[in-house]
Amino acid sequence: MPWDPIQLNDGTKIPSVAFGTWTLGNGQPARDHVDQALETGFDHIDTAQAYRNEEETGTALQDSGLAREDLYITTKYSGRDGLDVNTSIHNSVKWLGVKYVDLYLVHHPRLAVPDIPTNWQQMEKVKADGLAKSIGVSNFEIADLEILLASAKVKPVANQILFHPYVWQRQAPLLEYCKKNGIVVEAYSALTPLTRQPGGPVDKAATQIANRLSVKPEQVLLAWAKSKGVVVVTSSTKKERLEGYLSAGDIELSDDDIAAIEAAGALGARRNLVRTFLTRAIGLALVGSLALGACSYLGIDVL
Ligand SMILES: NC(=O)C1=CN([C@@H]2O[C@H](COP(=O)(O)OP(=O)(O)OC[C@H]3O[C@@H](n4cnc5c(N)ncnc54)[C@H](O)[C@@H]3O)[C@@H](O)[C@H]2O)C=CC1
Ligand SMILES: O=CCc1c[nH]c2ccccc12
Repeated sequence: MPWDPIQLNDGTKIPSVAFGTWTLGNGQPARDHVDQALETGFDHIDTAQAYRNEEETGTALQDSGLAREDLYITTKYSGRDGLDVNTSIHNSVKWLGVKYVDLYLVHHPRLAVPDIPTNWQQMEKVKADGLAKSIGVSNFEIADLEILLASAKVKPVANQILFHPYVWQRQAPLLEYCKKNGIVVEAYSALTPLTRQPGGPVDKAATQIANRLSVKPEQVLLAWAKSKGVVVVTSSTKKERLEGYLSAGDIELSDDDIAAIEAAGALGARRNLVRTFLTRAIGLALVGSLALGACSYLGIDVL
């Protein structure tokens, strides 16, 4: 099996590649795209209260005719509309048309009202009530996990985080921490070097490797993420891309390929840092000279 399921700390298993519904919008197009993903062979759907398409996702799941036990459904508590965890999970299972979800995540620690330990207790109740087989978190830093683990009765099974070569150096310690604590990392936006920062060093490195292996650059980036032992959450509205994502599970990158992608990621990260610094410095200089100009116009002596 190319994308082998990964063992979670509560005894269940999670399919290691997922189709995400964040950017699908809602209505018939959202239904059609989830439908297409299921038809292509995805059995793990990643949605959230915040994406406002759980109902469409549910319709596609029901229409697929797939047995519940052959599907893995993740949704997230996003703190949307000020609803509490209990009300939100009841809405989610109703909209998704299921008795339980496989994985329920806290979408973001800063959206977890009123605080991390109380929010996690509410998540533990969701599991105890049988509305989620497993519970986990998303966008948690090490400090957030420390707070959670200090009082948790049930450990989170997973932490879904931003994960691509430009943030690899920053996220590696978090991956290490999660591994040490038996928490599986789920990678989202793994294709950022192609989608939001195209033309940069990682795009170039991935394209070079892809050409050599006769595959696509997006497949190389998914194979890179897979090499880190994480669950990959990705998406597309194009069937051909989805097929490519699934077959990316067969790509074995060499140590040199992995090192080249990470070196390109580190270079891009340094460039981003310099760009941010320069933008802020120019901004500050501009504000400073405007302020000096205004003071001199008003006759205020500041120097
Ligand atoms: N927990 C969280 O806070 C977050 C979770 N997610 C989850 O992850 C899923 C995937 O997130 P994305 O950022 O969309 O992931 P992604 O980085 O996998 O990007 C998917 C996009 O890349 C495009 N793409 C693929 N190959 C390309 C190429 N060669 N050139 C240009 N574009 C290409 C696809 O058409 C698609 O629109 C979401 O739907 C959601 O389920 C996403 C963001 C945050
Ligand atoms: O999950 C993807 C991005 C997103 C959209 N809405 C929210 C709310 C809270 C955290 C992340 C997101």
